[in-house]
Amino acid sequence: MGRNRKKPYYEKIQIEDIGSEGKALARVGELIVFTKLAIPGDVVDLQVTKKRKKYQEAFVAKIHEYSKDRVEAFCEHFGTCGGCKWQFLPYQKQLAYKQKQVEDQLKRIGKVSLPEVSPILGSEKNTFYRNKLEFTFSNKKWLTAEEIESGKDFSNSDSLGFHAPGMFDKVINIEKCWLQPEPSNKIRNFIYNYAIENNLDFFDIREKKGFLRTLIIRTSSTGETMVILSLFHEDENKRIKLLEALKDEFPEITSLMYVINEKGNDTITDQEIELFHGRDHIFEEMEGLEFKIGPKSFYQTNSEQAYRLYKVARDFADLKGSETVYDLYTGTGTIANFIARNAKKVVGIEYVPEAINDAKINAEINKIDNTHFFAGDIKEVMRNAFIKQLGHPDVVITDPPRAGMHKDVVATLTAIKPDKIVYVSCNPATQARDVSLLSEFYKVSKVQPVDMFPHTHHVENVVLLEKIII
Ligand SMILES: C[S@@+](CC[C@H](N)C(=O)[O-])C[C@H]1O[C@@H](n2cnc3c(N)ncnc32)[C@H](O)[C@@H]1O
Repeated sequence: MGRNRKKPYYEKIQIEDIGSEGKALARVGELIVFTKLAIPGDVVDLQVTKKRKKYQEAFVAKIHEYSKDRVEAFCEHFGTCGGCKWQFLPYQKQLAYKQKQVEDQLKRIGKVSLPEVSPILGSEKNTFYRNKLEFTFSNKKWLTAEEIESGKDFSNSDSLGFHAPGMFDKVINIEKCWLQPEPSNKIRNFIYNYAIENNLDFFDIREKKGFLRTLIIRTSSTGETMVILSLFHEDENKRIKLLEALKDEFPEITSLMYVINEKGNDTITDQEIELFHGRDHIFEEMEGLEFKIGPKSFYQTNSEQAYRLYKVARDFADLKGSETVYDLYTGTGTIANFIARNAKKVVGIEYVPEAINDAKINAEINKIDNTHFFAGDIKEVMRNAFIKQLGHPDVVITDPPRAGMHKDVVATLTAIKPDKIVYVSCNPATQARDVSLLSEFYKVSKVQPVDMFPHTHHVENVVLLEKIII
């Protein structure tokens, strides 16, 4: 990219740190500048793209010196694809930044006194750790600057992969993704080649035409595989031939499904998903418990680290068997069912009704009879009459989305005052905010970060809050 003379250009700036959203941070005098694709220790030229009141955003225009910490990125799509942005940082460094991020947020936003934060639990697998990926078909292939300069023939502009960052219509054709174990890459590449050889139309999102739309692959720790092919319109002949070819090539596919999605967007959760071959679900396993995963079910995407995360939550809850536990934002009830044998009763609340159905089915499959699941918005469901009926919680486990808990939910917790709150979070900033709101009645007694997503800046954190006895 060329130099923009209207915006500042900073020369030979050393990257100092990594900011809360995982961006590289540099200081130019008093000013903070965020950039991407750089790490602390790099010396770079920065071309500013956005000027904000308190900071600026820039891209790296030139690298003068590489940080001694840099390692070579292992993925050929690195730098183009939006995933796995931290590949050039050694994994131990990534963990150190995540640890620091959790500590900084709790101190800066939470403003509470903290125990020593336990060392982050790193992921044993830092590649091929995801159990679910969604790929997009597009007739607009994203070409890198090098590809354009190479002069090669790119007349085939069909691609199957991930959206180029910030581009709703351009897709990077992925040849090898390091996120999901096989047969993920093999299945995607087989479908791509089949589609090219058989002249199947890739989706054109601008014109809203084409046949092939998205491909979802789910793999499980039990070795099962689910494939869901989304098509823009029905063409029975073409569909059956493609799915038959896939089935013959990959007899290991446990569940082969398809959906005709004629809507404007790619989400299939509101669509009828049809079974083509096998059964309509796969199983995950955790400590002898089985979890049924349907095409629409939510399940943590890093199964092994999810197990470690749930064990931390269970250890922090330290249940003796006599407690009533509420599992807020229960999803498909995985935490609730996981801890059920340690508690008298577990109440799970979640606003997606299908997830609550899965939670109930999973309780049944595992012969768990002390979990009770309710669909609805927590701030509406958790009222006095509900608590009176289900029992006052001794322990609350809460695992909200990135936005954190609604202030009314926090207010309910401070009103009902369970002895312990185990707060599982995928966003340490909103967790710190909520911890601060609870700090009049609760002290932070344990903090355990967990890395669910190696090579990204995302970090999961579990905090134990114990009621202050006055
Ligand atoms: C981070 S996930 C928790 C997943 C679950 N604990 C697990 O480990 O599988 C957050 C869940 O909260 C649900 N949710 C978000 N806002 C909610 C609300 N206001 N009331 C109830 N559930 C909500 C989402 O649908 C999602 O399933």
